[in-house]
Amino acid sequence: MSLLLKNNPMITHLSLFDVAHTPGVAADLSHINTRARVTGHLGIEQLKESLDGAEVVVIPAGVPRKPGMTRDDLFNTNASIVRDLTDACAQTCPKAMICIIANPVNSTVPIASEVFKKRGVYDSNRIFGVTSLDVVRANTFIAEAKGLDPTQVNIPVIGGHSGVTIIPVISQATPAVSFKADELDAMTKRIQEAGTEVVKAKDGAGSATLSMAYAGARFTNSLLEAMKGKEGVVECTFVKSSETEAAYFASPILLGPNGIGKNLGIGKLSPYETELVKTAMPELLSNIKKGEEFVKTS
Ligand SMILES: NC(=O)C1=CN([C@@H]2O[C@H](COP(=O)(O)OP(=O)(O)OC[C@H]3O[C@@H](n4cnc5c(N)ncnc54)[C@H](O)[C@@H]3O)[C@@H](O)[C@H]2O)C=CC1
Ligand SMILES: O=C([O-])CC(=O)C(=O)O
Repeated sequence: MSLLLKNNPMITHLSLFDVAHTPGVAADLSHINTRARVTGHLGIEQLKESLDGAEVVVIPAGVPRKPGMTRDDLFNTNASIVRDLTDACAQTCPKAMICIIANPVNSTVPIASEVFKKRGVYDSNRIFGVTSLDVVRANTFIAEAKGLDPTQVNIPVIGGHSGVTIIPVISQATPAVSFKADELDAMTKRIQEAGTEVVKAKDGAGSATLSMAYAGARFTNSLLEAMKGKEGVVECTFVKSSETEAAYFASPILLGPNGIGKNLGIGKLSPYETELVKTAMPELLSNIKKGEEFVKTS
């Protein structure tokens, strides 16, 4: 996965973990008028030196799924990767915005948060799970179904980032769209299972990469713009939340110079969407607890 950030004048100081497997990217980043760095598998001291003073850290490091795996099956490998990378961040760039792509996002965001707490530098406004790909998919699929321009469609996607925890709020679509009950259910399931569809299609060669690069760039650019003072920048992202009983929950977030400006909340849900939230809760709560326990006991 690479983040398509070439020649982006918004970027002043960005660290990307391990995009070295995409050779073009290192070259691309070198053109940016920034101190952007690309870090691979660095020793901890080199890693800390590389992160020193970073304002935004994007973490796509970790293994992707193979067919038949759930995102939670990645926990054993990716939990320690995210713990160690975020620990280096907590020590060297505690004020940085931490944007976590590595799966399972429902657990890796709590992991990052617990690591920052352990180091005494936690700011819940600065840690984000990147769930923009769910929004990109929802916009695309619904635009396709309704003959609309996907760039003009916005579907908030709330909850988490795995299967039933992905909750497209189609009742709040812009522009408004309507589906028959069975079509709505099929569309919702397609959005929830879209990552799995890609994993199956790639048949062992990994998960979504180009679309994630697009979604990661979208989120990072939005955050950078908001950090520079642009007003009205809103993205759905998985953050610390009091919207539901889950301690972390994705919802539309107004971004600002210090990360989360305001949580815009989940709004009024249809009865169908309210059921989706109920269905999501056991998996979400369990994923969050697993991440938190992992740091507390390691
Ligand atoms: N949040 C989302 O919507 C999405 C998340 N993902 C997740 O992103 C992660 C990466 O996926 P891909 O880029 O497709 O996998 P990939 O296998 O192409 O790349 C992963 C990279 O992580 C590196 N890595 C492994 N351990 C590391 C460490 N300790 N420090 C630094 N780098 C390390 C590997 O060398 C490799 O270059 C996976 O966990 C995947 O599930 C993927 C797509 C969407
Ligand atoms: O499905 C996966 O493993 C990767 C991912 O999170 C997505 O594509 O949404």
